[in-house]
Amino acid sequence: MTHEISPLDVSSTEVDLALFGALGDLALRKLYPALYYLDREGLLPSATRVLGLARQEYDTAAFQDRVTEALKQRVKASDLDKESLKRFLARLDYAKVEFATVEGYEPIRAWREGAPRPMVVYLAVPASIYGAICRNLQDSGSLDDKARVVVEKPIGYDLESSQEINDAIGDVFPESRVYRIDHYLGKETVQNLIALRFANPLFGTQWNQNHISHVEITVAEQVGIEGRWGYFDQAGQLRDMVQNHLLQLVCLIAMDPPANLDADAIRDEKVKVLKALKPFTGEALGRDVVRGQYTAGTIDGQSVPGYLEEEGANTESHTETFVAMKTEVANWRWAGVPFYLRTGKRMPEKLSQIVIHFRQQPHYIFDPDQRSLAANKLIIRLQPEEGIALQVLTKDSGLDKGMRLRPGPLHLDFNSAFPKSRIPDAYERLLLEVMKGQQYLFVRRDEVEYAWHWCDQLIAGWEARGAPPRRYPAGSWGPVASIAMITQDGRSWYEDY
Ligand SMILES: NC(=O)C1=CN([C@@H]2O[C@H](COP(=O)(O)OP(=O)(O)OC[C@H]3O[C@@H](n4cnc5c(N)ncnc54)[C@H](OP(=O)(O)O)[C@@H]3O)[C@@H](O)[C@H]2O)C=CC1
Ligand SMILES: O=C1O[C@H](COP(=O)(O)O)[C@@H](O)[C@H](O)[C@H]1O
Repeated sequence: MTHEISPLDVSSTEVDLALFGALGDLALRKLYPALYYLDREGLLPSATRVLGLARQEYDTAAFQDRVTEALKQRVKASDLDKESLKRFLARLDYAKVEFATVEGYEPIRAWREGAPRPMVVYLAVPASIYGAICRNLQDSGSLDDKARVVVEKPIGYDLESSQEINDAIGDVFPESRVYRIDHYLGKETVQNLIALRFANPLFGTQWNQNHISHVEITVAEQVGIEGRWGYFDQAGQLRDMVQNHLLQLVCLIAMDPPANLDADAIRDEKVKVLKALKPFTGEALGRDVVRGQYTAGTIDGQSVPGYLEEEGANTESHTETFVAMKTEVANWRWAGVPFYLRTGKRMPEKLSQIVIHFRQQPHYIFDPDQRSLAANKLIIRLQPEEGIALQVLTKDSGLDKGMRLRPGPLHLDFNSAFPKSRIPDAYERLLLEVMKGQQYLFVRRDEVEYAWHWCDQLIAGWEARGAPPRRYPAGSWGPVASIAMITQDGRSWYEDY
């Protein structure tokens, strides 16, 4: 069956959304603002309702006040108009639910009684309770055979725990109704990567080891762990960011063209990439992977504490807040092309970008001093300003310049190229796709498991070596060793745009 990615088929988005973890960080920071914008832009049919579910004693009015407060912090004041807010709040109900007992689910069953719309169950709670909630939803008679479930990352802590969680979800929901979120897949530029690669013959023909020398992916965050010590210290940056977001980016860059835009056609190709990722063995582990942990430092002129001084911290922790690595997709398209990945918390700026470095011309005829300039780069900026730039070489202008080369960008800045369109947050797009019942932006079970399989061998190697993470001051680009890792190949991390 061919999957059509229709632009905006609003009539098909009518659902009842049951939101577990309705007072949690994710719901307040991301989900209500996203739902509000969808509503404001006319993308929520009038019948769509939202039921917030959490353990705290709230009534609907108090819940609506809490959501309003969250919206005020996250939505631009000029976008938060009275009429849109009123319409949005009217969709919201709240029920206190004891998640662990079947009887606790009666409010959901009652809310759904006779409703013709499909139900979307969003689990904004720890993954350890996904299974219990799914089972209790089923046992309480709250589900029908159209209900969909949305689950957040990370699913589990390793391959084994993720299999247990996926089994428990799969006992209740078939894969075709499971939506595993990786919010990076909802980012505008990430989707543009699919368009760029597969709609432009210019890139399609060059996208392989004959023409590309190496690929860099940087996902740098300015924030620290944001009060999430309990979660983060168990996870670390590899599980929190690499296992999901960075590997999904690797997949989208490295995958072969899918036969069509069908969800499974795309996901089949992504899985092949995950299976082809080279494991780190022997000395490669010490040479090609760098773990770091931030110490106190300064960001934007403000002093910030080190990881071990964060609220709730354990002074012995060896959890990494930074990881850089050189890896390879070992297949015909990519053999011998290093993929340099790095991600860390408390970096000098928030910067997520992919840089594709093309090979130099086979024969060089310009000034030998300028030889290092002589390669094109494609820079795909995910955030903060979404855009794509192609670094090309032209002749420097002026009578005195001879044939001096000048590198310059052919630049597509989405905000100025498409000034009328607001760039939606990733969660807006993802929620809309769930409501439409389209899965192409969600992660299939085997993708999660192959990603864990690859991360598990890396973590096992780290544990066997027992080396603590290298320290780096907050506000720096990570341990010096991560710079040495790439310079030893005669390259450097690209930080311009
Ligand atoms: N926050 C973020 O930016 C991101 C979060 N995620 C994922 O989203 C999910 C939610 O995260 P987040 O909102 O940050 O977490 P929070 O801890 O802020 O909120 C979690 C919610 O789950 C409830 N909860 C926690 N433990 C239990 C339990 N044993 N039984 C019933 N309810 C429970 C909490 O209820 P109560 O208020 O009563 O304690 C709260 O409503 C997690 O899976 C996380 O990994 C993924 C990406 C980013
Ligand atoms: O999933 C997560 O992502 C955020 C970073 O997301 P971004 O959209 O701001 O780049 C990260 O801070 C968090 O630790 C992680 O769980």
